[in-house]
Amino acid sequence: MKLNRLSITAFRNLQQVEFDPGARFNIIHGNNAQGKTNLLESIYLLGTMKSFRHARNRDLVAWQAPHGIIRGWVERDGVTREIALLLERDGKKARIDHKLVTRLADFFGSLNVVVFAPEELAMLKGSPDGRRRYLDRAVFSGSPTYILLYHDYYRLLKNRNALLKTGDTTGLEIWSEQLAEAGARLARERIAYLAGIEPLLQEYYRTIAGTAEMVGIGYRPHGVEREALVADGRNAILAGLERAATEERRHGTTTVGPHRDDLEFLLDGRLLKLHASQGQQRSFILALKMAEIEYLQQTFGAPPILLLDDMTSELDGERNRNLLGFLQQKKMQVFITTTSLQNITFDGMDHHTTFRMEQGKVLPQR
Ligand SMILES: Nc1ncnc2c1ncn2[C@@H]1O[C@H](COP(=O)(O)OP(=O)(O)OP(=O)(O)O)[C@@H](O)[C@H]1O
Repeated sequence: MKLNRLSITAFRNLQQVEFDPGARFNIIHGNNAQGKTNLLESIYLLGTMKSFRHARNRDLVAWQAPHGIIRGWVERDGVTREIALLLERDGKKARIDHKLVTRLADFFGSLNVVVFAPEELAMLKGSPDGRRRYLDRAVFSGSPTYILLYHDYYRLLKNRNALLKTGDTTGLEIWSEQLAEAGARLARERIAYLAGIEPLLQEYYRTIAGTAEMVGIGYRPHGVEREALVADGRNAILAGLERAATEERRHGTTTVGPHRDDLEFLLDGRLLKLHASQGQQRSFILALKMAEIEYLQQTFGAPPILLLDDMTSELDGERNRNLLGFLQQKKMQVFITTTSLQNITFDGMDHHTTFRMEQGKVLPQR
């Protein structure tokens, strides 16, 4: 899978960009706030319709502009498709090969893209919502219909919370049942994804760290026993909601369900965030990313495009070499942003193209 051309109008500070990337490593360097991350974000949007920065639609359109447009020409197995995204302040519209996409699920899979950004290192130690966001993004990239389950669950949650807030909970049971049903489906997909990547994570971790330490990744439901959730998700969540009834009514919000669940990262059975060194944490996140890429390749039969936002300065020389070796072997198209070319280890790359980003313009390297 390869992005051959990208054309952007009025997306953030990228007023007009025509970008012809190379087939392998693309290095985009420039000072802070020139638009490097915006460029990666535009590619991510083309693949997922979502921003990896958790941004709202109105943040994406360039200030003063009525709307923005991102167009990409993506080649796979010799066939090129044009993906176009119209960004408006209150929504997005997509076209594939000039045809309006009406069903969300039809959009996904044309461009598989994975992002690796410093926030993911922070996620290891940060709050559960960062880990949930990570997990949802990862599950969704391998299973495009997950987005429908996700929207379904969050719509029900919103309605149930609205009812709890009124203080009059007549009819709450119906919402609880539907929420438990949708929540169980969501949790099942998340758990299945984790089971799929765990062996890959272990394999890559062993290679990177060069040790026999055992890494793991677990799903930690909130207010529900994991075993019960796996055995009978719907009833486990319903029972959890019942147990939390008094608390829920007091706070006027739903306190049990996948929107509160967390992930735990383990090293030899102990919580990584409490017991691992900085180096072990970096190796873990790198292995996790490689596992995600490998999993996507196995799922779709082609490796995704990788967006590396300023990661080379986060990883040391050895881990950078490990990552490059992996990408090299997969023959992936990669986009790397950096503030300094000195951070880049060029000798691990078979073919690279360098660009300079200046005030929202992508310029060829002189
Ligand atoms: N909607 C918008 N319209 C216009 N400009 C915007 C919009 N949103 C963000 N910007 C501008 O985009 C610039 C930030 O670009 P970006 O985050 O891509 O920086 P960067 O080159 O990745 O820098 P760094 O190395 O600091 O991460 C800022 O100058 C910001 O003001």
